[in-house]
Amino acid sequence: MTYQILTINPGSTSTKIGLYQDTKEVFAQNISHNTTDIAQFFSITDQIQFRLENINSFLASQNVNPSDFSAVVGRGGLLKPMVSGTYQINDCMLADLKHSRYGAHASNLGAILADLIARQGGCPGYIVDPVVVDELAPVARITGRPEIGRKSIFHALNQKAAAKRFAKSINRPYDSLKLIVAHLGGGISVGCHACGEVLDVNNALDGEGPFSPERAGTLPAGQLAARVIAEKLDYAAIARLLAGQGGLVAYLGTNDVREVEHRAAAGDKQATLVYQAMIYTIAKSIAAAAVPVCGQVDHIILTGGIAYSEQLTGKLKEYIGFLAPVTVMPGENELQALAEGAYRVLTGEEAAREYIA
Ligand SMILES: Nc1ncnc2c1ncn2[C@@H]1O[C@H](COP(=O)(O)OP(=O)(O)O)[C@@H](O)[C@H]1O
Ligand SMILES: CCCC(=O)OP(=O)(O)O
Repeated sequence: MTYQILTINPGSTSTKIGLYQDTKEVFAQNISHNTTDIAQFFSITDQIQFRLENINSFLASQNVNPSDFSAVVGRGGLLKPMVSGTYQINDCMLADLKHSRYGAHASNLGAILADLIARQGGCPGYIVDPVVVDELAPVARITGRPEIGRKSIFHALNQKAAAKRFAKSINRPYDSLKLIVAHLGGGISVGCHACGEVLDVNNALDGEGPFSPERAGTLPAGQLAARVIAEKLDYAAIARLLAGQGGLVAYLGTNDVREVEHRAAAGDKQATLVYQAMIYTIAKSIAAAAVPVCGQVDHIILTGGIAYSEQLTGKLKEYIGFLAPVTVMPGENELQALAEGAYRVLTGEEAAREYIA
């Protein structure tokens, strides 16, 4: 029997979808949403119908019908912290996402859209390795203030998939390796993987870690507090400052690293300085990620869209090459990883986990 699996990965400016026969790609499509399209919606959940119509019209153009699907699987969003795995979409998961109970991010739409299409097709809906996979070591949870604990919010799907792909390529079990995985995209997360768990990782969404094309990363807390008070910023304004309007967007007005490289090559000194600073903060985060394993790192993996830049990966290797060998795995294989997660459940290799609010 061949399973037909539809995968959905909603990003802030795109909805990526893929159709898989078992784990083999039939097609993958990146539906881009321009800023004007997205700007008409007040909240992430206001975009549900718009994104659903985009997906349905693309599927119709390919003569694909929801009744063809064995399962629909979406990228998992901001939910209660959970262990890595494939989760059946259920009502309490959908309620938490629709009410943004744990925060708002485009990935929240993954389960909602997967559920709507799975209902049309009469098949199960799943999420895999959502952004809230939490395997932090106890010491990694403590900050300097007892009322503020650290949170694990990161590119779990791509980090796990890249780490497992790398392990397979060297014929080693994933859980036998000590790896640092840096997902370098619109947001950046750097995780330390050991014994098959991500012992420490920066919260890629909420003002922690390196700055990125659109995230502020770690900011001096006192100065941030002073600005919030001086400018009377509400929570939504602070969240925008940290994610969406931070990093390269704040300094240079673009989230496109290719454009920054072109400007730098054309002699733009500010673009050069800010770009080099971003690389420097990524390198510092990678070096810090060696601490949970006392520096005994087997390998460093650079992945995500920015890892296509040889300029960036070359400079990173100069900074952190002393730690361990570096492998560049550019782009992300999130659609493939989603299909594989659903396939493991459909074939009975793994049981679907239940989300409990
Ligand atoms: N060939 C390339 N060289 C440098 N940067 C690139 C290249 N291709 C994409 N990027 C950058 O990658 C970033 C998006 O990465 P991606 O992993 O798709 O993001 P996200 O984490 O939001 O899914 C953008 O800043 C984009 O400019
Ligand atoms: C929410 C953490 C993962 C993340 O930052 O994803 P994007 O880079 O796709 O926004």
